[in-house]
Amino acid sequence: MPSEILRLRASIDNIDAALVHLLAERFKLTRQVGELKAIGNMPPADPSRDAQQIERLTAIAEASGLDPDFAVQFRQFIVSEVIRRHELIAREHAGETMPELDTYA
Ligand SMILES: C=C(O[C@@H]1C=C(C(=O)O)C=C[C@H]1O)C(=O)O
Repeated sequence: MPSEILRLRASIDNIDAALVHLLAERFKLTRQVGELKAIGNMPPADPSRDAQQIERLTAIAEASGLDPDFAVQFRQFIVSEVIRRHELIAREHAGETMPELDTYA
């Protein structure tokens, strides 16, 4: 393998590691948001927040030379998983707070 490709791959590996670390931190934060939403009986998805983020990320992608459609799809991939997890948290929370059912309920 040419040394130039190996050199480039070393930086690509560093960036991939950073992306995984960033995603791990992001999911820690969104889990906390999910717990707060469950406690406050708020729905997992927030369409107005979604619209703000899409507008903001589109502008950032355009300014930085990334395909904005890709940026929006990438965000949607992540947020879909966040919402799936929020739904699980909400179900867990609802189960915890439900009254005990008797044998005949
Ligand atoms: C995390 C939240 O919940 C959902 C997930 C979002 C995200 O991962 O960025 C944004 C909005 C919501 O659809 C939130 O409302 O902040």
